[in-house]
Amino acid sequence: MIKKTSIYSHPLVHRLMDPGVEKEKRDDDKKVVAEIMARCFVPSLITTTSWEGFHFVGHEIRITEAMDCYGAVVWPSALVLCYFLETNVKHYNMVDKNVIEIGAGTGLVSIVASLLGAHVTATDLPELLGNLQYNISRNTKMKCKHLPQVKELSWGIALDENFPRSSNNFDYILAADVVYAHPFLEELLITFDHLCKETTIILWVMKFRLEKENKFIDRFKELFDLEEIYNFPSLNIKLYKAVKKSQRSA
Ligand SMILES: C[S@@+](CC[C@H](N)C(=O)[O-])C[C@H]1O[C@@H](n2cnc3c(N)ncnc32)[C@H](O)[C@@H]1O
Repeated sequence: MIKKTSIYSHPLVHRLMDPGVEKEKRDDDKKVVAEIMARCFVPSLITTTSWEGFHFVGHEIRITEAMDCYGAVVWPSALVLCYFLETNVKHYNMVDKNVIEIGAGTGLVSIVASLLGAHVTATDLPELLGNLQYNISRNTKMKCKHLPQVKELSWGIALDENFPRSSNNFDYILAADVVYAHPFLEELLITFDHLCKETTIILWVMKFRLEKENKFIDRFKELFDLEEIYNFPSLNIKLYKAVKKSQRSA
């Protein structure tokens, strides 16, 4: 038995919504946000394992969560990115594309990109990889054209050894909610830069919480051309597309 939830009853969204946003702005994005959250369900029976369910790309995806760290729950930015990938296949076709996700957390975005046909490498800190691998295997085995890989990527650390520039050939870099009050923002920027080639497209969903985030955007714009694609004022979430500044305009 499953129970559908609305976005506004989703505990994470409820916690993160900004009460200061004007009603008109909230109403503008309410429809899309409601569509996104209609993809979520939770077990109606209390079970020993904690998981959340999602419907994307015609599949039921079950994500096991652990409440003990940032990467162990699905954040609303991840839902926004999954929805975007699923509903924009014409412009952002994932079939046979080389995709890397940074800060993959529970793996939902990587799973959706894999179900859409991409060749995915899902990355995060070492302590997250067990749960990430579990969710990815459980939801992609026998369902995907290319079996996704799970790999450690601690921002700014051993990039040349683990992801040599010469062999990086990513069509897309995906990132959901990787900018917040952590001390590795400069390392995050270095990582984006390291993984990104001239032809790579970054699809990045950002939840704005503090002034720090605006500063990061300014730093990011020094290296990348940034385009806002989606804006959900009621959630303080924006989806960006970015490409590396060409040598001439840098
Ligand atoms: C807010 S969570 C978002 C998780 C997932 N993308 C989502 O939206 O559900 C931030 C993610 O960044 C990862 N992270 C934080 N600091 C990191 C670092 N220094 N190197 C690599 N990943 C890091 C966390 O482990 C976590 O998975």
